[in-house]
Amino acid sequence: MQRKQRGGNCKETIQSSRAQDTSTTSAMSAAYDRTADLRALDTTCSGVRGLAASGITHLPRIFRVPDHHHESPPPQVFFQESPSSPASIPVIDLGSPDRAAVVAAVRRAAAEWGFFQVTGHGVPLESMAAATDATRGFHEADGCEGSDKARLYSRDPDKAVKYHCNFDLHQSPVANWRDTLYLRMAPDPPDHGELPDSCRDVLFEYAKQLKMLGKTLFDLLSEALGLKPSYLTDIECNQGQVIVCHYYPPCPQPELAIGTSRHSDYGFLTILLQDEIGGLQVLHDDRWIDVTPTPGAFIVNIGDLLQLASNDGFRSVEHRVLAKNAAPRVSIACFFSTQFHPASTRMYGPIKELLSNENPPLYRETLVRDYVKHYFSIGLDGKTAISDFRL
Ligand SMILES: O=C(O)CCC(=O)C(=O)O
Ligand SMILES: [Fe+2]
Repeated sequence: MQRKQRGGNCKETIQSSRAQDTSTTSAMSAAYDRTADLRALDTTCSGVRGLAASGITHLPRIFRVPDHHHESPPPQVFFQESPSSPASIPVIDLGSPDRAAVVAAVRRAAAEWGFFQVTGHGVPLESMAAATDATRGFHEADGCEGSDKARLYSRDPDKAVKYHCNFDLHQSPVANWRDTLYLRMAPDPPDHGELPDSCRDVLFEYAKQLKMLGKTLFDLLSEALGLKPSYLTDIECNQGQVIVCHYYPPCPQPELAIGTSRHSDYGFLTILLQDEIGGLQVLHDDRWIDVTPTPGAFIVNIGDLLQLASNDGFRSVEHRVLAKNAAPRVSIACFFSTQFHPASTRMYGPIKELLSNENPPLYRETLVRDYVKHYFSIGLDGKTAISDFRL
């Protein structure tokens, strides 16, 4: 996409965005040029953070969640808890010497929740804190000409390192109140020089640590399926690694916006680090359950492709992030998948060793890239791409 003003006049564009914001608020039903508003936001190369920092007091219309998005599940679910429905996802101590108990806990959590937190994971706290700080630092820098943000601002699928406000800004019906630094770290790591100076070493180290944790988790998940520990690694579920460093600025009207729309993750597995602000919710028994930040823990969730490979033994569960008018929130998601090798001909379907007369295959086989293409053609919006692969 041509952007003549790329990062050139942040203030001017943000000011015009503010003017637009005021006028759209006073005439909410008037037609507006959504495409122009989206382009104007892109032109700033400063994302949602730039808007928030400019001091807007009303949510620009591109971020307004249509009413029906708030309706399912009903809002009162935030406040209803019953004794039979625990209020948070399981926490598993990977450092426990009782491996059989850890495998059993992983099996239960992956089957019932699709989400769990892990402690005792071996990733140094310093590496976690440094990655969070580097993410915050990157996003809080401005996006004017010559900045890393202006250099990296892109949605080009071929780029391994990029920064943008919503990967699907121009497709999705509602813009999310979130900016993202995207890094494709494996199997072909980017040149060191592509990463911003301020986060290069920290994020390469973080990616290395998370790759090791990913291997530990894939071993446990294989065992939880009754397979040899290396099974999921052998079929290359963790060959590709993408790290997305999200930033959720304070939102002037959080009740009208969403930080991240409801979705399930497309890959095999996600390891998520969130700071202390909160806002992540998981759909469980038709209720949105808060994932309360646990210092030092990672959140782990099953992706669509592992639900497919496990033939529904594990669940890929929808989740979302609420917008807040609090301190900015930082999270870092690490996705494991394999679609990054365009030449890969490996087909994924329900793992043969798991199938029997009692457990017939529920999904058709697919190339990962075909699945991912389908997933992105639908976009984040509460629709589950995986159901289209059911037999
Ligand atoms: O920011 C978060 O906590 C969740 C982000 C997420 O769901 C994703 O990147 O897929
Ligand atoms: Fe996600």
